Amino acid sequence: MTQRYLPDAALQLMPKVINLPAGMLPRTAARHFVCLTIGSRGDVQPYIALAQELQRAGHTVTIVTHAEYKEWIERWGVRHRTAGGDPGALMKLSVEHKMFSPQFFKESLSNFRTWLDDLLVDAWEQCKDADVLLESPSAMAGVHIAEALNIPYFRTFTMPWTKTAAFPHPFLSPPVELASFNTSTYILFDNVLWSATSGQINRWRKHTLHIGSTDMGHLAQSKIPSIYNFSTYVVPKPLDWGDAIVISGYWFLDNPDLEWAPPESLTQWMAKARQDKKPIVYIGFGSITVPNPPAMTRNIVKAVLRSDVRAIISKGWSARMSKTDETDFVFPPECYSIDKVPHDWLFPQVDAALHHGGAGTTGASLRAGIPTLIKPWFGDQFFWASRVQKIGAGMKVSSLSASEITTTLVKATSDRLMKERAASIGEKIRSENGVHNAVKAIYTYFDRAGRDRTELD
Ligand SMILES: CC(C)[C@@H](C)/C=C/[C@@H](C)[C@H]1CC[C@H]2C3=CC=C4C[C@@H](O[C@@H]5O[C@H](CO)[C@@H](O)[C@H](O)[C@H]5O)CC[C@]4(C)[C@H]3CC[C@]12C
Ligand SMILES: O=c1ccn([C@@H]2O[C@H](COP(=O)(O)OP(=O)(O)O)[C@@H](O)[C@H]2O)c(=O)[nH]1
Repeated sequence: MTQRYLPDAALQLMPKVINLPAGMLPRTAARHFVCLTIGSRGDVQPYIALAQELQRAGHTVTIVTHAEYKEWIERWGVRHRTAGGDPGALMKLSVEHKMFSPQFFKESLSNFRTWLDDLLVDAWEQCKDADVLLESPSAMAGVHIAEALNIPYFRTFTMPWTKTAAFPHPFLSPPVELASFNTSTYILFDNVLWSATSGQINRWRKHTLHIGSTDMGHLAQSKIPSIYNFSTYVVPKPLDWGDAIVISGYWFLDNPDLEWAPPESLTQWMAKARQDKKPIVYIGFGSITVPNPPAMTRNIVKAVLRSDVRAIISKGWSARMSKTDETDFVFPPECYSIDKVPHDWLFPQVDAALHHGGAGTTGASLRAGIPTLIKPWFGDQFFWASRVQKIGAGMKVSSLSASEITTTLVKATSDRLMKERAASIGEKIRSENGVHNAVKAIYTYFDRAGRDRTELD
């Protein structure tokens, strides 16, 4: 007997099903979800994970982002379309100038105006056949495209972007924590970004989307249904966030490079470290550039030897835009140098991780239940460093001097309280299903996400 389902219009009028078994998603009509995002690997990888869950639920998914990620996204069976230009230029801007500092604005206002025009035009071209639009708010175009198409729109991001008194904007993490100050950092951030971009955006709305201009009042950003892909065990949901602002849990993508297999030399090196009863730590700083890679490498090696640990060093920092060639650096046997390694494979096998505090890397080390040591460089990394310190699962590292790294490595591999706390947080994060919760939130707030926000309470 074929099961018959009510048409969508009727389904939307039905009371929300509340007694579904926990792991089950209500069935809805198949839709084309478009995910618009820009930035580093950490801005793209979570969407590949979400796409797997959406496609399992019968939907089609297109990720609109930089061409650099096309081959990787398509290898995961997800459609890709291009927008956003060169991610390296965006990362270089973000690393070299403190986010939203006067220097940042001077640089972006003089060198990124054309980039923004191209982003808006390309995003419209690539998103115009969406049934539902999910956007990293950094991409800026999606909220207007959804309005022009009159389709449901969700903001989905790796860091908190909705106004709250609970903590400051992740890009403006000041030393003070004061409720009114916290709220004002979001108001400041939104107003500064909007005033810098509204001229171009409103011209594009008029000439390309053929809709009228908008302003902060009509955008009503704090009412945009949002889904944040981190964990409430790391960032408890603020009391001043409405129901439609959801913290889903991390959107983990295991074995992200698909065909990767551990080099035998690595597995043998790890077995030897275990045999010698030495703690193994991971040290790597993701997709950022660093001021002086050779000096940093020397300090790290010195600290590893002094703290009598064994270190797997992901020298991504020397592989990107470094001015001096480090290929001639010879690591001692206590260190194993690797370009990149799937964190979901490695982190459960090591005793601590020292990294840059990227949202995804932080999620990966916390999920593994190991002390998370963060040396932040830019953006939200400072926010994640304060979070791991606050939940007792790790520490913020202020400098990469040999002495500070030594102290940090010794503490992380010997402090029982930190190790137990990290293990407990790891257990909680592993019990979550972030992508499932995210799809459930999309279904739950689907109707709200398609409405005029100025009419919402
Ligand atoms: C042209 C305009 C007048 C001018 C104002 C425009 C400027 C743009 C170039 C910048 C405006 C907003 C910036 C960005 C916002 C957010 C971003 C996210 C960031 O990704 C995060 O990287 C973290 C560090 O590793 C990681 O923890 C986290 O998981 C990632 O989400 C990357 C940079 C950016 C896209 C950033 C780029 C510049 C613009 C778009
Ligand atoms: O060698 C590496 C480097 C990165 N990652 C993963 O790639 C993502 C990087 O995202 P993040 O938010 O940390 O930001 P980014 O490093 O791109 O700035 C995270 O899930 C990491 O766990 C990994 O598995 N192995």
